[in-house]
Amino acid sequence: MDGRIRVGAVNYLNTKPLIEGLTTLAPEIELSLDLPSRLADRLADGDLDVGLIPVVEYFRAGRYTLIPDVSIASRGPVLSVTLFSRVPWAEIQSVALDVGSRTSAALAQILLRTKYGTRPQVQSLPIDIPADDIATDAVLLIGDRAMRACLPGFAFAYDLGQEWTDWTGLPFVYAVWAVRDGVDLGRAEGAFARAKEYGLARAGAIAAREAPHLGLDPGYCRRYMTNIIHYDLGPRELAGLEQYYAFARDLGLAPEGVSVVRYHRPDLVQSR
Ligand SMILES: C=C(O[C@@H]1C=C(C(=O)O)C=C[C@H]1O)C(=O)O
Repeated sequence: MDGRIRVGAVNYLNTKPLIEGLTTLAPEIELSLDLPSRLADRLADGDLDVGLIPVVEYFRAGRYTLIPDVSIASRGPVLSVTLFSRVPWAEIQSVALDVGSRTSAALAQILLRTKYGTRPQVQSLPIDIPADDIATDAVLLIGDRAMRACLPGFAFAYDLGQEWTDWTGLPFVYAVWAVRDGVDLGRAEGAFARAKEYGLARAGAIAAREAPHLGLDPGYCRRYMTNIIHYDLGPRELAGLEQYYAFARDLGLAPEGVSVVRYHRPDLVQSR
């Protein structure tokens, strides 16, 4: 490596606090923004050294390590992962899944199959297709597009964060900073956790700046980042991650035998 660290992050509002100060804190970081699913593919291709990737892709790869203490998680409603449906859960026979998603796409299938006992047909919803045009019973949207979506043609709008926590009593983790095998982060190691503190302290300014681009209310954006999304990866989030892995594995959506918590520098992780 030439000293640069190629980092890819999600391009949604929920990620802004994690990247606000990142390249100031670690100038060797070269940051690019992409859809969660594409970040996972780019990390696998060796095009990134670190990616904020969907947790299910971290399970699937089996060889990445985690940056401690940072995630994108919810402890109840998430507001930006919504299954819009024309019919109640148990009657859903076809579903279109946001192509940007991998974690929530698998979560929707876990809820449908394991919690509600259905086996719907699954298809992908491309990013440029308006969700209103889809003929399936249900459609999963994530990120900024989910926050804006109204979809009056769908009678139900299920919040998957809420569904998960009502069901399991645990937080739900959507994404983690995953480090590709063989990458040495050197001095940039601590920047990810420091950037989280830096960004959260500026949530109001981030909301005021980003809200007009999103067509959302600034106060709503602020509370989404400070009260709805949680950015820690503590014992409760890890318990949620373990439970999600078990469900995903049982449905063949993740491989067998994955050890869920593999820290990048276990020697730097205290009290675990
Ligand atoms: C909570 C969210 O988390 C995102 C959901 C992801 C997924 O479903 O694969 C991946 C990354 C997260 O940024 C969201 O974007 O709404």
